[in-house]
Amino acid sequence: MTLDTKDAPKNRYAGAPRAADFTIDQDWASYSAAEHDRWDRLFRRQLEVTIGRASQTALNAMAALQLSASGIPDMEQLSDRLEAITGWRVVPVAELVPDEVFFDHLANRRFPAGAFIRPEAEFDYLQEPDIFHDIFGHVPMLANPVFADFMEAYGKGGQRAMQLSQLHNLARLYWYTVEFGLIREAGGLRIYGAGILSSPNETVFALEDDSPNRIGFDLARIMRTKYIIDDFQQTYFVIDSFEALLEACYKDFGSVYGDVKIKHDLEPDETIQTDAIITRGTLDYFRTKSGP
Ligand SMILES: C[C@H](O)[C@H](O)C1=Nc2c(nc(N)[nH]c2=O)NC1
Ligand SMILES: [Fe+3]
Repeated sequence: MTLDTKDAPKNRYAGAPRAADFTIDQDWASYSAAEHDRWDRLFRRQLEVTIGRASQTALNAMAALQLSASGIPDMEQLSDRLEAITGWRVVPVAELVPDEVFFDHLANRRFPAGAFIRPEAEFDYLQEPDIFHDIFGHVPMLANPVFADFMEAYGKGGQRAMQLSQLHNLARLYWYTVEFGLIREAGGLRIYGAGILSSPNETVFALEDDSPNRIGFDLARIMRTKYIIDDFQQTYFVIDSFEALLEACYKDFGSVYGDVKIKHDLEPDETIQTDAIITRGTLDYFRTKSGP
C-alpha cells in the first residue's frame, strides 16, 4: 500500500469534467487503497470521539445509513439509502461551488459533497470541505426529517437572500447551525454541526472547554454575529430541538433582515444584554492564541 506520493495532486478531481450544476462523476473505482485507508482511519478516530458528544439523531442516522470504516462511500449507493428516508441525495462536486449553485441544490434536496479526500499531510486539519467532512459531518443530519426540511428551506431562503443582498446574514445562520450548532438533549448539550462533528479537537472543545460562550439560539442575533473560519469558534449557539429551529426559520426573513440591517454587527466573542447565556466563556483559549 503506497501512501500519497508527495507529488499527488491535493485534489485530483479539480479538473474533472463537470455538469452545468457543477456536479461531477465520483468515479468511485478510482479511489486508491491509500485513500480508502485514510477514510477508515478518519472514521474510526471520529466515531470514537463523537460517541456521547454527538446528537443522538446524528449517531442513529450513521447506523441507519450504514456509514462505516469500510472505505470511502459510493455516493450513489449512499444516496439511495438516504433518499428512502428523507428524499435527499448526495451529489459529487470537485470543490466549493458558487453560492447560487449551492442554494439551488439544497432547495432541490441535493447536498453537494466534495469527492476528494484530504491528503495525508492534512489529516488533522484542512480548510475546504472534503468527502470526510461532507459525508461524516453533514449527511447523517439529512436523515432527520425535520432537519431535512430546514436544509431545503435554507436553500430556498438563500436564493431570496441573494436578491436582497443579505446573503452574509443568512450565511451566518448556516455557520452557527449547520456547521457549528449545538443542541440541548436529555443527557445535556450535544453536537449537530458538521464542522464540529468532523473535527476531533473541536468535538471536545465545543462541549468541554471553558473558553467559548454557549448562548441560546436567537435568529436575528445570529444574523448579526461575525464568525471565525480558521480556528475554534468563540461562541456556539444552542437550539432546544430541530423542530424549534425549523419553527424559527418559518418566520418571514424579510422583516428579520430589515431589523438586522439597521443594527451593527457583533464580534464573534461578544455577549449582549438579551443573550440567553448558557455558559459565559473565559475566552482563555483565544487570549493565549493571540499571545499574552
Ligand atoms: C452557502 C454556504 O454558506 C457556503 O458559502 C457554501 N458552502 C459550500 C459550497 N460548496 C460546497 N461544495 N460545499 C459547501 O459547504 N458553496 C458555498
Ligand atoms: Fe460543511
